[in-house]
Amino acid sequence: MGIKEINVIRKPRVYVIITGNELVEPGEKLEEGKIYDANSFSLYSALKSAGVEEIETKRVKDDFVEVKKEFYKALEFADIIIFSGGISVGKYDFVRDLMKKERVETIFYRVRQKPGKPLYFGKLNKKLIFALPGNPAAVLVCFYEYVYPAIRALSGFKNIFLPEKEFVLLKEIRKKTDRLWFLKGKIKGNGVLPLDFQESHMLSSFAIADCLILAPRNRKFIKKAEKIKVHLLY
Ligand SMILES: Nc1nc2c(c(=O)[nH]1)N[C@H]1C(S)=C(S)[C@@H](COP(=O)(O)OP(=O)(O)OC[C@H]3O[C@@H](n4cnc5c(N)ncnc54)[C@H](O)[C@@H]3O)O[C@H]1N2
Ligand code: MOO
Repeated sequence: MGIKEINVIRKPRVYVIITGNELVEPGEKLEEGKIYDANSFSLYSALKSAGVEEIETKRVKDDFVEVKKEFYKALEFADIIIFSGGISVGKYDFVRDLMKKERVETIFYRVRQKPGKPLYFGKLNKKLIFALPGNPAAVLVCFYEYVYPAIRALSGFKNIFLPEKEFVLLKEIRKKTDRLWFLKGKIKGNGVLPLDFQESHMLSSFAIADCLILAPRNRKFIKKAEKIKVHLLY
């Protein structure tokens, strides 16, 4: 056809800033009050499987100046910046203050969902900034429901969200809050089973889940055998 040049879309570059004084590299000695960093690794592999090739991950202390320095580096490098932790209302949660001081445009902060209620999304020039609540399962739920679609959109895809389907619920769901719940689930034929270990700090259910079950906001009890929406993770 004689075409010499075509336009292509560059995949987004992503900079991940992991905050937390308590975090320790896996393999090192775990002292009292410390925990192993899980989110660096879960986010890195989730980003890779979403097709992102250029990823920088940095771990920083809960120190305003340190977090700010890393944010400036991220602005130089990335199209999408992801913070993990430090977005709630604790004494060492600096990310929101930083966003305000740097005049990042807040698109939304806090979502009526579980896990991941303190999720933040903002924009600065053309950069997209997500601050994911630090609990490991909240990080992954927010990644798949919010960051993944942004990556797909910037990568040029038209269908950007996780595929949605309906399945028959294989076990009742009892909710304590009226928030929308994302539950880790396993598909079995035309049914879906909500897995054990659903708390925000628990990752083991994610290791075997193949979908997120959407337990709606206005329902506290959902009966076995009811139809329910799921988002597929494969
Ligand atoms: N007054 C309120 N307090 C809290 C609320 C609220 O709405 N009002 N929401 C709670 C919810 S829900 C979550 S989730 C957390 C999110 O807080 P942060 O984003 O500031 O996260 P951190 O406090 O830094 O961490 C939370 C938890 O997760 C552990 N963590 C953090 N990073 C990692 C990592 N890289 N690997 C493994 N584990 C990690 C951290 O040690 C904490 O235990 O806010 C609640 N509070
Ligand atoms: O997001 Mo928090 O993890 O709802 O517990």
